[in-house]
Amino acid sequence: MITVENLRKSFGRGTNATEVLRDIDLTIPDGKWTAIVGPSGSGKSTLLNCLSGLLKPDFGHVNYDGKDLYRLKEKERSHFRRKHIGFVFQDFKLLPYYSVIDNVILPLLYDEAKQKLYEKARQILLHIGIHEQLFTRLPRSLSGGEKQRVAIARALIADPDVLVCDEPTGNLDQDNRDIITGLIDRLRNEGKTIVLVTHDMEVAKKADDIYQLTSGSLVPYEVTA
Ligand SMILES: Nc1ncnc2c1ncn2[C@@H]1O[C@H](COP(=O)(O)OP(=O)(O)OP(=O)(O)O)[C@@H](O)[C@H]1O
Repeated sequence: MITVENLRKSFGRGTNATEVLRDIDLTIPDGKWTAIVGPSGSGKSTLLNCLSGLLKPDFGHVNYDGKDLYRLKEKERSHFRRKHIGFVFQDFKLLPYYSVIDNVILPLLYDEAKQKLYEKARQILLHIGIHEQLFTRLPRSLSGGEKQRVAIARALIADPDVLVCDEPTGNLDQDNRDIITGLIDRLRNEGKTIVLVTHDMEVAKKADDIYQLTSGSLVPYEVTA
């Protein structure tokens, strides 16, 4: 379980400081899909970054099964992140001169034997519907939906418990949006904890819990029929 307690984050200093997150409390249950919606600039990415150990909050705690992420030394936190948290971005962030399969193994390249990693990557790519013929292609020759599936495979290479997704369907057309949403749904059903930020209510509605971020505060979002 992930718990966020009294989390606050501002950017800038003194009179120029902008408070983006104020006293955020959130509980993310294991194996569930939690969606966070909110207008542009409301702090959704900032919250995800704090939640996944990438951005230290000014105040408050982020606990993974009781372990306070920001009490860990930087090296330990980075190790914890690589092992437990997979991150998926709106713009995929695939390396353009690396093949599909080399992009997928990248997070563990220095941790495990390459042959073993290739086999792991192969299994994951096939599992999420990327055909073997695409493994040696460069990202630029893939469709948006395929690129996002490769990015998800890369996020899964270390078999993390938690998949954090920042607008994963934001750059996709409706068909690809539905494919990626279906894939995330399947990963949740297979036991992953999903934390996903989106402005698309059709995507958010698939989640178990939805929260809305407005003016720095997070409140449960009630879906009306
Ligand atoms: N490193 C930074 N330095 C200064 N201000 C920042 C920084 N990162 C974010 N902000 C500001 O914090 C606010 C929230 O940004 P954030 O990217 O978290 O919002 P968002 O809800 O994810 O927006 P969008 O939906 O447009 O991606 C914005 O006003 C942004 O300009």
